[in-house]
Amino acid sequence: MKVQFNSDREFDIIAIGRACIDLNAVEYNRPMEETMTFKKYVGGSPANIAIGASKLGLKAGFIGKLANDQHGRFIEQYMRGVGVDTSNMVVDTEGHKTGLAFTEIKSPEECSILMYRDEVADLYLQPSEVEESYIKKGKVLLVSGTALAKSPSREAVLKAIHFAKKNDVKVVFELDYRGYTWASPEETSVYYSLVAEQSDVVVGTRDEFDVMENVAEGSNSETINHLFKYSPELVVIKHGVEGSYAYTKSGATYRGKAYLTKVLKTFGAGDSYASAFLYALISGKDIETALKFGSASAAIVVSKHSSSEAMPTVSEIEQLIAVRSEKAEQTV
Ligand SMILES: Nc1ncnc2c1ncn2[C@@H]1O[C@H](COP(=O)(O)OP(=O)(O)O)[C@@H](O)[C@H]1O
Ligand SMILES: O=C(O)C[C@@H](O)[C@H](O)C(=O)COP(=O)(O)O
Repeated sequence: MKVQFNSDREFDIIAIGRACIDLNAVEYNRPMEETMTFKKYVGGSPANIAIGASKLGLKAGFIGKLANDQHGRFIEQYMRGVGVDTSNMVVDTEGHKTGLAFTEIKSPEECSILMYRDEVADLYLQPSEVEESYIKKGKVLLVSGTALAKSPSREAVLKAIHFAKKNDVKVVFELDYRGYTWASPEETSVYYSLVAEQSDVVVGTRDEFDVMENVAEGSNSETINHLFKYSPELVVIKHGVEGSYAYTKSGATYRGKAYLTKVLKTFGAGDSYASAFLYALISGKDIETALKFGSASAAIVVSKHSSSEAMPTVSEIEQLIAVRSEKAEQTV
């Protein structure tokens, strides 16, 4: 089964939310207290997805707010350099800072992220800085859940969704839950539900859907029964290395298996998965193929040091899928 997108749009995907900095431990397999060197990359889930999509050949754009400092300029230059349209990335004038994510790689399975996100520029995006004329050029508006955590970014995103729906742009909601950004679980649940119910496609981990529902151990069937009463036509629920499921409103279920790989770190899986899954859908491939693209891209990125720079090309993904389909036992 395929998802239909408008064909007459300049941009395949326009992402809205944070573009930040990842500082990934260079000496890994140890706690961060013992890490002396960090390598700088562009980060932030929606920025990673836009970069991944652009590297796959999609025309990607970005709406967000950058700090007026060296980090902000680095982010803009890097994203432009990989082909992302940065014309709607605005520069903060009030002294807000770039969000930083320090990553700890204790072992391939035990990774964590220490975020510095007080007064970050991305959460100060104003509704007046979101242009309808830009959003209507897209096939897809990709919304990151973290951008809903605080005003005025929250209202800016809600306005972007309004423009998208008005102009027949598909809304893809990546739940992208980062707990420390939110005031309370109840608040997260309210805004996640509001946006998920208005979206065409919702993507998240099982844990993130639990946050949306404000439940301890929810079930995929309850999640889809609820969401399919509203706008979503496709819901993707990820279960880490156990793989993922795609559910359609028409009643189909597809399972995506993870590809085993030599894991360096686990972060970056979700963003690489999202960019390749969306690339495949927007390129007219069916949902089963899109799940393979997402899983293969994630397998490539978890075996590398970064989330953004490690985003693969289409031929790398196709090669991995081809090799593994000859050795079917190498999926889990
Ligand atoms: N250790 C791993 N090895 C290979 N693939 C992985 C691994 N962890 C996750 N993946 C792939 O990445 C996808 C998304 O991972 P998941 O952990 O569910 O998302 P997130 O990174 O958003 O928490 C999974 O469905 C799977 O295909
Ligand atoms: O999203 C962030 O702010 C941090 C990311 O840049 C970082 O690379 C990361 O955590 C990605 O992990 P994912 O969400 O599992 O893809």
